[in-house]
Amino acid sequence: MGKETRIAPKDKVAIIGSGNWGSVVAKIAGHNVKRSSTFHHEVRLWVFEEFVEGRKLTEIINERHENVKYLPGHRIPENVVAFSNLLDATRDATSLIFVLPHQFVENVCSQLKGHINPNAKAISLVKGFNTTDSGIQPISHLIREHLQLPVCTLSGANIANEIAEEKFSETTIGYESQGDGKLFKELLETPYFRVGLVNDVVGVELCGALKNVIAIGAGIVDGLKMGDNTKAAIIRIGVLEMRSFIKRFYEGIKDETFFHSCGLADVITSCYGGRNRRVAEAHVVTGKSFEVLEKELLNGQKLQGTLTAKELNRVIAHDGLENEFKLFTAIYRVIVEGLPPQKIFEYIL
Ligand SMILES: NC(=O)C1=CN([C@@H]2O[C@H](COP(=O)(O)OP(=O)(O)OC[C@H]3O[C@@H](n4cnc5c(N)ncnc54)[C@H](O)[C@@H]3O)[C@@H](O)[C@H]2O)C=CC1
Ligand SMILES: O=C(CO)COP(=O)(O)O
Repeated sequence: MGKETRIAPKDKVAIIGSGNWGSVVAKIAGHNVKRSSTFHHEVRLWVFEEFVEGRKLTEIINERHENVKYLPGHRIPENVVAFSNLLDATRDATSLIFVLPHQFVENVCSQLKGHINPNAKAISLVKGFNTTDSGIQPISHLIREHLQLPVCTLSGANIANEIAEEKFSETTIGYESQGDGKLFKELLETPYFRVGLVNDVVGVELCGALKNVIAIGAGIVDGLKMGDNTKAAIIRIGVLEMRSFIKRFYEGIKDETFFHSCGLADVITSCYGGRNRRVAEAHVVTGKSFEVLEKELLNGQKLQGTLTAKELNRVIAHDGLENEFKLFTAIYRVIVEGLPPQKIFEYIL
C-alpha cells in the first residue's frame, strides 16, 4: 500500500464585527485569502443587523459588496459573505477576527461559548478593556476565558478610512505563540498595510485602548485652539501616563512595544485624525455632551475613549492614584463631571 498524503484542511476565516474598521479588514482579508493556499476562499462577516434605507444591511453588503453605512465608497470582495446570525458566521471557522467596539465583546462571546471549532484561534483588533474591582481585564483575556482558545492582538496607527484608500501604514500584532502571529500576519498584511510582530499580547492592546483617552485630550486642545506645542505636551504627558499605567497593572510588558506602531505612532495619528479627537473638539466648541455628539457626528460608529476614560478612572480612583494619572483624571472629569475643558491645565501642572 502506498503512503497516503493527507492535505491539511484550510483555515476558515470569520470576521466578527463590520463597522468602519471591520469593513476595511473584510476588504483586506477577502483579497488575501483569494491568493492563499493557507486559507479557505470564503470569508464570513458577522454583521450586527440593522436597516439602512429600509433594507437589511446584510442584504445590501451581499448584493452591492459595499458596507454603505460604515465604509461607503469602498468595495468589499465578493468572497466576503455577510451573515446576521453569529453562529452561522462563525460555524467551523478556525481563524476568528474580533473587531467590535469593546462594550459589545462580552455579549458576543457569551453567545459563541460552546460553539467554537476546537482548533480555532483568534485575533482581537478591539481597542478597549473592561474593568473589575480588582483591576483591568484585557479584551484578549475576556475572549480567551470565554472561548478557551489562543488570542493574538492587533493594534496600530490605523485610521480605517486611510487604509481603505490603500495609503501606506503599519500595524503591530502581539502574539504568545509565534506561529499564530505569523498566521494572522499572512492573513492581514498587504504592501500598503505592513505588520510588525511582538511577543506582547496585552501590551499591544492596552496601548490601543489608552491612546483613545489621550486623543480626547488632543481634541480638547484643538477645541480650545491652543496650538501644536500644547498638543505635543498632551501627547508627551499622555504617553508617560500610558506607559506607567500599563506597567503598573501588567508585568512583562515590553518597552519595545511602545515604539511599535501600536504605541507612540498610534497616539500621534489619533491625536491628529480619528473620531475621539474630533468629538472632543466638538464638545469644547458646542458644549454638547459626548453622548449627544457621538450620535450626531458618527452615524452609528462608536467612541471608545469616553468609556475607556470611565473604566480607567474606576481603577485610578479605587487605588487613589489621581496624582500619578493627572491627565487621565482631568479628561475623565471633563467627560463625566463637566469640568470646564480649560481647567485640565490646572490638573496637569
Ligand atoms: N475605525 C477605525 O479607524 C479603527 C477602529 N479600531 C477599533 O476597532 C473596533 C471596532 O471599531 P469599528 O469597526 O470602527 O466600529 P464602528 O465604531 O465603526 O461601528 C460600530 C459597530 O458596532 C456595531 N454594533 C452596534 N450595536 C451593537 C451591539 N449591540 N452588538 C454588537 N455590535 C453592535 C455596529 O453595527 C457597527 O458595526 C473598536 O474597538 C475600535 O476602537 C481600531 C483601529 C482603527
Ligand atoms: O484607532 C484608531 C486609529 O488607530 C481610530 O481612532 P478613533 O476611534 O479615535 O477614530
